[in-house]
Amino acid sequence: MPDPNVSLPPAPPTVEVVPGGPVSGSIRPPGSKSLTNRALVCAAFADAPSTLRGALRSEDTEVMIDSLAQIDVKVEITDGGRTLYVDPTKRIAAKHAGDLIEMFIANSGTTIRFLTAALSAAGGHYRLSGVPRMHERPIGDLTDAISAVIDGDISPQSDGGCPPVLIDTSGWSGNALKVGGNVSSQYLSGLMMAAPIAASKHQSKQVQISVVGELVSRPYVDMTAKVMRSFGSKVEIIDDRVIDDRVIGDSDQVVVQISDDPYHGIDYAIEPDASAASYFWAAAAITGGTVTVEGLSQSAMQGDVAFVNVLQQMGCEVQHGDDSITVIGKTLGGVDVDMNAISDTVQTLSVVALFASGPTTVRGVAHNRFKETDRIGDLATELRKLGAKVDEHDDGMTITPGNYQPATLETYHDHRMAMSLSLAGLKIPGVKILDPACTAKTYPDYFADLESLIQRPHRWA
Ligand SMILES: O=C(O)C1=C[C@@H](OP(=O)(O)O)[C@@H](O)[C@H](O)C1
Ligand SMILES: C=C(OP(=O)(O)O)C(=O)O
Repeated sequence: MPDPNVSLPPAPPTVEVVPGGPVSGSIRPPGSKSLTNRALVCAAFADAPSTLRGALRSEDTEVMIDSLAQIDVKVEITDGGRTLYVDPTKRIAAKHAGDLIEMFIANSGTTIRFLTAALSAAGGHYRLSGVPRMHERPIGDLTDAISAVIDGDISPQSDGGCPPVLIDTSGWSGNALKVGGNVSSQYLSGLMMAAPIAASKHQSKQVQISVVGELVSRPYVDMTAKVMRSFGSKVEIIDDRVIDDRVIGDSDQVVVQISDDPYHGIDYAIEPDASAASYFWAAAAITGGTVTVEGLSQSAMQGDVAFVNVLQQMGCEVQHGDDSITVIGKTLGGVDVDMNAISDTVQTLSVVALFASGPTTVRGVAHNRFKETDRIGDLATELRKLGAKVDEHDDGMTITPGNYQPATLETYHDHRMAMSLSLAGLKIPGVKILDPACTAKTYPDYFADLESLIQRPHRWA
């Protein structure tokens, strides 16, 4: 046990990854953030305890666990955070008449969107807030969708429909919802996971959720359905507009139907994080190395495993194993790619693109402007500091490789900015990453793990 009277040394202000030879080896990244937070929500509202194995321990999962503790969900953490024993909430209904429960959610989009939906369905009086950037990340499409079916009130407190979110409700009285899907898929995922919680209140056999207009980041919605099914829910996703011979909406509409079955307590295994894996595959691509990521395959639940297809298009060799994916770096060409479905890997790709023989264009990710930072505008600014030519588009960017120079790069409190930009240092001398500790959001040990593959120490500046 660490001595609470001994204070830890302050986090280093910068980290520098120094150029070297090929990056090679095998690695198993920590558990998926997206799967850990989904499994925590389902387990928290299940009819019996669950054990989650291979979980992620990071800021985003800690704020979920701490928030659930406020509604008496007990999570026992063992095995260095990889195993979570979740004793579900028992007194959620009784809490409704009670005091306001405050939840601090830092900058975890999954946590605030999933809990806003789940708590509105369960009933009670809550205020969900976060860091300043969280209060700039839209949630209005979700609260609007909930307002239409709720007994009570729900409202975002910041301009533009952003958190904090105030909820005061006795649950959902309706069972047909409509939600916007062009800013974030997390709204739909949150409503889907809330549906079985709401069902116990409104006695309907089924909840139906229709997406109005475009739906971004689609693989995450399929992931939500799969996790819910593991916990006992019946979920059907219908991509066209005909259900039971009835035309129900616009031709591009996605409709989800969820039965009233409750979540059951289960033993659940979580995949390693595929977005985190992208950095190691990219390191192989950039340096001509060979990196195997263990615990992920083409059939993984996380859409981000498709990042290797983009690397393949750029010229890398990709080997698919039963439980691993290996990337072998080769001479890189530029690509023109729609990354709507795998938007968390745009920053990773942008750094690989610096070392290609021609320009790379990324399209379809206008929603990246609403994440931890503006992941188009701020990313372009930092890539230019390294010497790349970057043309920003509304929904992406074109990166033209240039003559590179040393630079100290801002990370905007964005873990993915720190993790991806550090890869530029594998080839460009003098790349320093400010505030490397921001990787704690999803990957506290990132720099140590990268280090283990490049097999020499990085230098703290
Ligand atoms: O549902 C999820 O687990 C996530 C969905 C994506 O967000 P958007 O749907 O906002 O693109 C992704 O960027 C995020 O890291 C995790
Ligand atoms: C966008 C991200 O996270 P979230 O939306 O869950 O905060 C991310 O991890 O890249």
